[in-house]
Amino acid sequence: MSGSFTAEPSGASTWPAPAKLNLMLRIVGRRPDGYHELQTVFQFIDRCDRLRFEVREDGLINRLAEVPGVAPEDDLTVRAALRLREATGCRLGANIRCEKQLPMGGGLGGGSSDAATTLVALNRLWATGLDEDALADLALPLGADVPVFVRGFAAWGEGVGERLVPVALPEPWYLVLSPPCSVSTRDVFMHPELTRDSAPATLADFVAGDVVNDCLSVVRREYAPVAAALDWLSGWGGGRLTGTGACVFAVFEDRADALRALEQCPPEMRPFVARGLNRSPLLAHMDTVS
Ligand SMILES: C[C@](O)(CO)[C@H](O)COP(=O)(O)OP(=O)(O)OC[C@H]1O[C@@H](n2ccc(N)nc2=O)[C@H](O)[C@@H]1O
Ligand SMILES: Nc1ncnc2c1ncn2[C@@H]1O[C@H](COP(=O)(O)OP(=O)(O)OP(=O)(O)O)[C@@H](O)[C@H]1O
Repeated sequence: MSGSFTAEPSGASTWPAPAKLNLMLRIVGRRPDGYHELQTVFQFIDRCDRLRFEVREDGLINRLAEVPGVAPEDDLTVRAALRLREATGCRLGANIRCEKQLPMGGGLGGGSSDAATTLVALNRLWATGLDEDALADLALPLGADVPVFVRGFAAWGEGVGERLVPVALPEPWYLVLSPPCSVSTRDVFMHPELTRDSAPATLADFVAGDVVNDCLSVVRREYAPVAAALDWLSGWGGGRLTGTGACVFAVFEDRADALRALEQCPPEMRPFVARGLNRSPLLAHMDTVS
């Protein structure tokens, strides 16, 4: 997959921003600032937004493609670029074109991944030389999911998802359904009936099959299209919610079985099949440009 994200003769280059799945998600507490303490397992999938960067000598950060409903100054790619420039004192700028493939408000972390790819790509293209830890520190204030995309390995995550321990997981095929609704992460975390006091678990519990997502019951109740998608997946071994949704997924050992389920899935659930990856396509791309 990384072969399609190559440097271009014009000096521009195209970089992948992959999606993630939360294979489980427990909410084990709440911090004084209102953010929730989580335990989660992140894995990447080979479904990506594509970001094209062109270095500018004049210092301007220019967004070249609209992201529906997102003003340029709120765009996570622009915010990430400004943050990197401010942190390093770099005087260069960039044209950024984001070709969205990932649904927004889907729990696939598309916006967060776009931000992470911007940090990693511009750190390279501007030669600002920050190491991975420094980039992850810059990433966290942009969003709780941004650090895992900067680090680029499947992980057991704690805190708000910034305390990450790499994990080697099976890399199965997933059938992902993107039901026709957008879920606000903030609204789910604000919901009065959200479970906020789950008992902490361990990676061993997850491996033994404890794949609870504490957001599930609230999201199922509030978003009928998500409930319908989960009901449909119950015929295929059961569905899970990623993050706060709206996307749900089922796990398949064999690609052929995932494709069979895909064929039968109602198109309004916007299904696709993707491969689980323990190493992000962003890191794979970095290998090709170093
Ligand atoms: C649900 C997950 O996707 C799981 O990976 C993430 O925890 C969410 O990460 P994210 O989308 O990057 O979230 P952020 O942009 O940081 O936060 C969006 C909003 O969700 C709430 N929020 C988020 C993460 C968290 N651990 N506790 C929260 O209460 C906060 O109200 C915040 O204002
Ligand atoms: N480049 C961008 N791409 C997508 N969303 C962006 C971008 N920049 C800012 N946003 C904002 O971030 C919000 C969350 O987008 P995102 O696609 O990451 O949702 P999500 O998949 O539910 O994420 P998560 O799993 O991290 O909660 C969007 O609704 C949008 O307002």
